[in-house]
Amino acid sequence: MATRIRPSNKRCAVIGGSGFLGRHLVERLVDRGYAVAVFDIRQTYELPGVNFYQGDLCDKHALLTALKDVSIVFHCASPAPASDDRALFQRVNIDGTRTVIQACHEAGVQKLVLTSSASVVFEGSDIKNAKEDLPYAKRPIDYYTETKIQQEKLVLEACSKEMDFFTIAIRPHGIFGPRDPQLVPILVDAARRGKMKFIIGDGSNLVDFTYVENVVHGHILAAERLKADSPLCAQAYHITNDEPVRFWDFMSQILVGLGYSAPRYHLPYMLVYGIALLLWLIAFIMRPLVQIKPTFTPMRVALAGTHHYYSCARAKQDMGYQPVVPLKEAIARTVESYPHLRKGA
Ligand SMILES: NC(=O)c1ccc[n+]([C@@H]2O[C@H](COP(=O)([O-])OP(=O)(O)OC[C@H]3O[C@@H](n4cnc5c(N)ncnc54)[C@H](O)[C@@H]3O)[C@@H](O)[C@H]2O)c1
Ligand SMILES: CC(C)CCC[C@@H](C)[C@H]1CC[C@H]2C3=C(CC[C@]12C)[C@@]1(C)CC[C@H](O)[C@@H](C(=O)O)[C@@H]1CC3
Repeated sequence: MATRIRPSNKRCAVIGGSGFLGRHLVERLVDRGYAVAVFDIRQTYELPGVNFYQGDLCDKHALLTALKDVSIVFHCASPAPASDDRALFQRVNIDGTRTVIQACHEAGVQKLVLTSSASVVFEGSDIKNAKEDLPYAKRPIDYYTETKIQQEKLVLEACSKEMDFFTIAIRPHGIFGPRDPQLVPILVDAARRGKMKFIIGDGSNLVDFTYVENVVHGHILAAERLKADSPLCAQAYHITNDEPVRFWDFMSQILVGLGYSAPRYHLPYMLVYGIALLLWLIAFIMRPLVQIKPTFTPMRVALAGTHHYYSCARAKQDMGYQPVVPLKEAIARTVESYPHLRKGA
């Protein structure tokens, strides 16, 4: 019988490696001596020790070229949540993830680490210190969440000792840090248009915001500890900063750090949520004629006005996870990294 030659366990691929999280992950993997293949629909940078493969993850043949001799695959590609495009989410997050799993089998990959999201259990109501055994959202709040649930199920179900193929899902929440294209830029854009004067609700809701380097640390620990008979197989893990913070205090610290005023006036949560739903409906109806992108989407309002923080005790116990950058330091580094978004810049 022919012996299957095992790829080096220092060879990995990052699908979505040109994105915010993906690039931070690639940089840290290179620091740790991994040879990295980046697979993405776009190339946004160059780095010694990294090979880029430009392609769509729904294209198995393109993927197979990038996965040659790779033992670990990190899958952190997804359409942006704000795109709100059902067909795109279905194609990339569900059909595409099936293709990724198939390509991993054909290429002899041993480990697949999926970047899922803590939002897979979020339905718009309070979540306080939830563990991973909370059921998936029955009524997901948007297409992004709906397809992240399906994607996570597909990856965890693919874990197979017989096939020598091990899978795990990392569920980060509210990732922020240098080069993030979402949180800080959207916040600053809203502030520049005078829309950040208001606090939605009473402002006491606690939330997890997780510094990108902590999320990267969780991914690498997961990949290195995942093996046959380890408790990590086919499991999902929350990775957070382990320092829940008031949503509006966090936003205020970023805004004030960049020279803008902190929100001050309170608006009732249900009123703002109702308006956001109405705007979403209008945008939906008008879509064939004109693209409207409301700042206050129902998802954003729900995230801004409810508690949503998660326990990372399981990651601490099973993989020895501890956040490496505390929240205060993380906010300072983030503010520092956006000189072009400072007031008056
Ligand atoms: N940003 C957050 O707060 C957050 C929180 C929890 C989970 N996540 C998850 O983390 C992952 C990374 O998110 P991010 O914030 O870095 O997003 P990002 O948009 O910066 O990166 C995603 C990358 O995926 C690539 N991509 C999209 N469709 C592709 C396709 N069909 N084929 C190949 N590449 C494709 C994009 O080009 C991009 O480079 C996503 O899976 C997201 O669901 C993000
Ligand atoms: C206009 C204001 C009310 C809010 C401005 C800031 C928001 C743009 C961010 C605050 C919380 C962020 C967040 C996400 C996107 C950007 C915010 C809404 C996610 C929905 C992105 C996708 C991730 O999977 C979610 C997760 O589970 O971590 C994020 C949750 C927080």
